[in-house]
Amino acid sequence: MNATPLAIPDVLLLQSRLWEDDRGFFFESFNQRELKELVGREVTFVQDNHSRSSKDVLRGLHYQVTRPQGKLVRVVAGEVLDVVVDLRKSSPTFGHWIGQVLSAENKKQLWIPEGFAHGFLVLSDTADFLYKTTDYWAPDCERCIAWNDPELAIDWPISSGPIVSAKDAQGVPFHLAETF
Ligand SMILES: Cc1cn([C@H]2C[C@H](O)[C@@H](COP(=O)(O)OP(=O)(O)O[C@H]3O[C@@H](C)C(=O)[C@@H](O)[C@H]3O)O2)c(=O)[nH]c1=O
Repeated sequence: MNATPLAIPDVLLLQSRLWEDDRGFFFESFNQRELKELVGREVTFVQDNHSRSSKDVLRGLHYQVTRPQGKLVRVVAGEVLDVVVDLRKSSPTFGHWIGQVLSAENKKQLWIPEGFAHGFLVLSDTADFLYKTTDYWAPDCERCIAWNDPELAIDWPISSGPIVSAKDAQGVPFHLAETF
């Protein structure tokens, strides 16, 4: 597995070695020993999630307080723009965001450490999004920052309003977000 540090260096873009033959392909989508090497510490996942969304659906920007989740995210059908926002107050990149296209085609994964808000916009007709988390879902700890917060100014590739959940439509401005 190759790791490319991004503009927020603790976020890693991961690409596994792909084996292709007459039957199709094979790759290791998760290898605990390799991830430990790349991240520089043991990472233990406790939950796997799978969501399916239609084109123009935007989920986010989500995070949990008290029980923050590190996430290993990927797409197995379709294409999304995946976005993370650094919520770590002591970080030189606090308040910065980065976006990466993840798709079934490019097979890229993102390692998103604890302390980030996360969201994605579906670019294809439909997208199946898979992710592992380092802590359990804790509804009382869930927080949402508005996807269109003007201070964050995330450059979502969309001309009209995306499809968001009622919960996400109530996302708070970045300046009111609880940080780490
Ligand atoms: C997140 C989550 C939701 N649920 C349930 C609650 C709810 O009725 C239904 C849909 O939940 P949501 O609308 O919160 O799902 P969704 O908007 O897809 O939430 C996810 O968004 C992405 C961007 C993330 O980063 C994730 O951590 C998570 O917050 O699924 C679980 O059972 N377990 C979970 O871990």
